[in-house]
Amino acid sequence: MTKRIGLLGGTFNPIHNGHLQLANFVRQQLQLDVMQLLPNHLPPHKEQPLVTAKHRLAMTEAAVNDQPRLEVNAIELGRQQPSYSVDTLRQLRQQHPEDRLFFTMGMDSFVKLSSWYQWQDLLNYCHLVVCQRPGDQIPEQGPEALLWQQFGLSISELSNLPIAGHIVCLDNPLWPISSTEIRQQLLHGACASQLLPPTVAQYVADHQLYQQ
Ligand SMILES: Nc1ncnc2c1ncn2[C@@H]1O[C@H](COP(=O)(O)OP(=O)(O)OP(=O)(O)O)[C@@H](O)[C@H]1O
Ligand SMILES: O=C(O)c1ccc[n+]([C@@H]2O[C@H](COP(=O)([O-])O)[C@@H](O)[C@H]2O)c1
Repeated sequence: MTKRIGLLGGTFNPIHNGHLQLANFVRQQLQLDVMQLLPNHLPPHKEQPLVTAKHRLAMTEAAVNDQPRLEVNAIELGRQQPSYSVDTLRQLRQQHPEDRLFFTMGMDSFVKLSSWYQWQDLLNYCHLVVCQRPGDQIPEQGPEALLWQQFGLSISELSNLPIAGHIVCLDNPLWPISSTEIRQQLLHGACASQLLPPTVAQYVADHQLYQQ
C-alpha cells in the first residue's frame, strides 16, 4: 500500500504554533498518512542560527510529542553542507520510491523558490504544497508565476495524483506567527507562551535559550 507523506522543512528557531497549525492543516486537507518535520542543519539562505541544531531538533521533537501523525525526521542533521532541500528530497525519494511526497512551505518561501539550489529539479521528487502566510501572495510574474501556471493544481484535482510533479496552493486561515517575533519577545524577557507549544516554552526556559 503506497503512502501519502507530508514533509515540512524548517529552521524551527524555535518551532512555534504556526508550524504546528500549518503541519496539521496540510495533513488533514491532503489526507496524509504522516507529516514529517525536517529541522535543517545549516539553513541555506539564512544567517546561521545561534541556537544549535541539536536544540532545534529537541524542540521539534518536544513539539510533536502529543501530535498524532506528526513526526520528526532528522535526515538533514547528519549532512555538513548547507541543507539543500533538493538533496533531502532525492534521498527521501530513494527511500520511498512509490509514495506520494508533499513538500510543504509558506508563501514567503514559495515566492523565493527560484533562488533555491537546483530548484527546477524539486518537482521531479515531490509535489509542492504552498500555504498562505501574511505578507505574500502567489507572484503574478517571474519564474514562480510560470511554475505555478505550468504545474499548479486545485484541491479538487488531488484524488488521482502521480507521485510527484504538481503544486497545490491551499486556502488556509492565516497564522500570524514567526520565529523572528518569538526570538524578539524572548530577548526582551517575555515568555511567548501564547505562540509556543507548552513543551517548547518549557524547553526554552529550562535551557535559557534566546535570552541574549
Ligand atoms: N505562520 C506561518 N504560516 C504559514 N507558514 C509558515 C508560518 N511559519 C512558518 N511557516 C513556513 O514553515 C517553513 C519553516 O519556517 P521557519 O522555520 O523558517 O519559520 P519562520 O517563522 O519563517 O522563521 P523566521 O521568522 O526565523 O524566518 C517555511 O516554509 C515557512 O514559510
Ligand atoms: O534548497 C535550498 O536552496 C533552500 C533554500 C532556502 C530554504 N530551503 C529550505 O526551506 C525550508 C524553510 O526554510 P527557512 O529558511 O524558511 O527555515 C527549510 O527546510 C530549508 O532548508 C531550502
